[in-house]
Amino acid sequence: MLRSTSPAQPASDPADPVAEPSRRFDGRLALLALVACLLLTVLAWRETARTAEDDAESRFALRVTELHQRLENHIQTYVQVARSAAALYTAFPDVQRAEWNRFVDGLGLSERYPGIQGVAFARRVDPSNAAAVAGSARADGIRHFRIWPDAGGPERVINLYAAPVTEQNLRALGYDMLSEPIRRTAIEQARDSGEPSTTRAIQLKIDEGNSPSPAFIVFQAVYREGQQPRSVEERRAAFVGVVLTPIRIVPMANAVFGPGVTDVAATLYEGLLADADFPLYRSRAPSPEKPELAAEREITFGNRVWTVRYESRPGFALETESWKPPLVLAVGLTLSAFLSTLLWALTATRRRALEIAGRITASLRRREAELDQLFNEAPLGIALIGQDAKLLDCNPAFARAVGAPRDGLIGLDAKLRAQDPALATAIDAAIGGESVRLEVDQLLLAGGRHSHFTVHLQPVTTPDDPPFVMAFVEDIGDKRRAEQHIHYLAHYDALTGLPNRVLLFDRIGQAAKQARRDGTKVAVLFIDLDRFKVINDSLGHSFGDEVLRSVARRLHAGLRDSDTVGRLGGDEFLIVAPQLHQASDAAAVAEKVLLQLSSPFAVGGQSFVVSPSIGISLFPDDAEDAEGLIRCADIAMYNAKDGGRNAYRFVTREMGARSRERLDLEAALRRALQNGELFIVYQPQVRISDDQVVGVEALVRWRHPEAGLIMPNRFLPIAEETGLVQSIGDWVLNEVCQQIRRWKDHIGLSIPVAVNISGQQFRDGQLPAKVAAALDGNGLDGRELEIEVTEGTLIDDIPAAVSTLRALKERGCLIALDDFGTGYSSLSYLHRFPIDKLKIDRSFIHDLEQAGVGDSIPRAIVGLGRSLGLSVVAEGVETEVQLQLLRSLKCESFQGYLFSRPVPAEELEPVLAVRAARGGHPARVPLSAAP
Ligand SMILES: Nc1nc2c(ncn2[C@@H]2O[C@@H]3COP(=O)(O)O[C@H]4[C@@H](O)[C@H](n5cnc6c(=O)[nH]c(N)nc65)O[C@@H]4COP(=O)(O)O[C@H]3[C@H]2O)c(=O)[nH]1
Repeated sequence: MLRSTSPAQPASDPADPVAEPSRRFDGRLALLALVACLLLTVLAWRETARTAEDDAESRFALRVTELHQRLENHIQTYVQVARSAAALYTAFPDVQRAEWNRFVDGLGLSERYPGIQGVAFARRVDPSNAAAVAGSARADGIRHFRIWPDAGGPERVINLYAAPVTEQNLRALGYDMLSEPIRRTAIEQARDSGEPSTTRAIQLKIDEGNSPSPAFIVFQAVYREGQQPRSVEERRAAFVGVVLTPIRIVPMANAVFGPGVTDVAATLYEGLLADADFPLYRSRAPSPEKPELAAEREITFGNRVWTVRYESRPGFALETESWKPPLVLAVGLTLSAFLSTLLWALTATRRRALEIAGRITASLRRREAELDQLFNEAPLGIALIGQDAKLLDCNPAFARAVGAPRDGLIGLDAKLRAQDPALATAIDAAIGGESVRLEVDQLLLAGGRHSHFTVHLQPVTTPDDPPFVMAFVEDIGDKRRAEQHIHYLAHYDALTGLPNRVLLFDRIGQAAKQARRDGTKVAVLFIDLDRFKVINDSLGHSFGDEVLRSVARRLHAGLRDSDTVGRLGGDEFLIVAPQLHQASDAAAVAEKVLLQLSSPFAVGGQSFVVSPSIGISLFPDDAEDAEGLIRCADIAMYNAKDGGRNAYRFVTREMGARSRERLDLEAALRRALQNGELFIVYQPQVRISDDQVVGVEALVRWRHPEAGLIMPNRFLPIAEETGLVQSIGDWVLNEVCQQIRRWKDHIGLSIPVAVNISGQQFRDGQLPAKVAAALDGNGLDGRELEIEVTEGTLIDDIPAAVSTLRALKERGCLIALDDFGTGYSSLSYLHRFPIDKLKIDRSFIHDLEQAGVGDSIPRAIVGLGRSLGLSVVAEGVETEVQLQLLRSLKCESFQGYLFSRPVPAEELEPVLAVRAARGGHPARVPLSAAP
């Protein structure tokens, strides 16, 4: 429901700078989130990297421990072989070579102990016993057995048994182990300790001559049967020999670090790493790259220390979780970007939502305020009527229309106050949910002013408020009046209030219909006021208007109620007289009109007579429709005018023919200019005192190809009606100026030539320019041209006329006032016009000889001209009597058949030539020569 609201807050502009900080805040928040996420990512990445590193190290240590343990076990197993063999010999001191061989073969050395070249027994031999030992060996099948080297110490330890029986092992038989210091040291350690003893890395005797391969020999002392010596002395005393196992390091180590171990490389050094010059063994070729992980372990067996260096291989890293840190970093970065973008999008979306909500709210407020403003300022009366028909609210326009204060209206029962029962019914219908529109001639509530109103009742239902009815009240009184006025203007003449052409047509149509039904006649009377143009032109339009109103009143007063008087325009009136029985009834109406208008009119303090020319046509005799009837009456009217005015005529067939002829003339005139059918004749003006030619008047003529010569009085009115008079006038002006030029050139003409200027030509504002152009175009002075205008032309718009005449005068032209005395011009205006000459109309000259009329007007005009310093020319002088009278009146000059008819230029030229040459009397031009 409409109600007052506070002014609307302006909506926040999307480009409002206030919104900018919040947009920046969104960006900063997202950036903060991004930085935090990146920090977390870096932390997680570093933690994962550290864990992965720890994990790799643990795994490496474990792996190293495992491999090292395996190596230790492996070596112990190898050492154990020497122990087992020693145990065999201890258990069976008489063991034979063959049994030794079988025992060793049973160990399966090549499969189970790769690197052990054999298991041998070297026996302690006194030098004295050496030959027997050798002989026994040879007897045992070793045919080439010999003890070597030859030089030996007091005690020898001779290699007696060596299995498996291979060529290499056989070659080592007979070798005195003590002959070589490294072996001897190891043997002595084994003897003294009772524990396995090993040599340092050496090259085996059996390998001598072959490619070097590092090896070592494990010795296990064997003591005399059944003895368990406890001290070194006892051991030395009980010592019978040693079991030795030569072991090649590479195969042995390969069994542990062979191709199956790909993740870790192992390098064996003898002794401590710091002391080692070169490695005994490498499981992998050395790599130029630094290993990621490395560890060193020592291994002790016999009396030896070896160091093993373990290094992680590139493959090791793959097995660790080293992929985790980059993954964590990648995921972290992605999540950071995603989360910060998401946060930015969410905050931006939220901000935008808030902005939109703000805008919508502002827009709603604005709309509410606009509605409120509309309600209060609307020119349309708006009221809200509740379900109980009481007025809930109304706007000032409604209160104005009702004519009561707004506060006093609210709460009133609209139905009770409605004056029109239809309005009360409409309110009921609207309360019932119906949309109602009605027009009333009073207002909704009592107390209002009377006018035409439209009331539109529109039921309204809203979700929030109870239903109500909106009443829109519009005062259409003005509109109605305007419509009536438009209707009036469309059908009535604004000046006289009489029916116009449209309504007249309608009335004629209705009358004709009626006449057809009852067999009666309808008369149409076309009335034209004689000489009204003169009245209008000379006394002014407002005067003319008043005359027309007076005529209208008289026409209306004199007719029956059933008759219709209308105005067609200008001074043309029409009377429609229905239900006539014969033509004489129409004649009676015409007579009545003549009578009505016969008494003088008094307008503006002046009294004068207006005579009508009336044309009559009858339905159904002359035409069947309004247009035809009016046309016929018009023709008849022209006939009445031609017949002497102040008369009426019934239309006849002959009249129709003449009318058609006039139409033909109009069409022919349009072509006349192009076809060169117009031409000009010139009539001289003569000074009365000495018969001197003092001027020439140019007069237009039309030679029709069929009709022959047509005079201007016949075709100029048609030219004026059709507007052709403008182009005819232009043509005449130029033609005359050209002729003046020719006369000047031929005969030295020095008198002015007068040109008639029509009213239309004078008023169109172009005349001074056209005259100037024609003069300039022919190299003429202004004074060589005289402009002839009628009184009526000037009186129409005096200030404009004065200005045009002044412009012509400035160019040097002479001005003559034509037909002077025929109009009703106020002589008081005359002095305002810059004119040079007055021309007395020929009707006054004609009247000079008429009995009873006299010379009063020519005399007055001559007197007026003299007092104003103007020359006076009398027109239409045909007789010597007229000339004498004019002379006696001291009229200056004359123009007329008496001296010369208007003649072609070439005919006039000799007359003018004489005048120019002699300055004396020209010869009179014969009357017969004039057209
Ligand atoms: N009965 C009689 N008549 C005489 C005598 N002497 C001259 N007239 C005629 O009197 C008229 C004088 O011209 P207006 O008064 O200017 O009256 C002129 C003038 O108003 C108009 N007119 C003629 N030529 C032109 C023209 O080129 N332009 C315009 N706008 N009007 C013209 O037509 C009117 C009639 O011209 P016109 O027929 O040529 O008639 C001429 C002329 O032939 C005479 O002794 N007895």
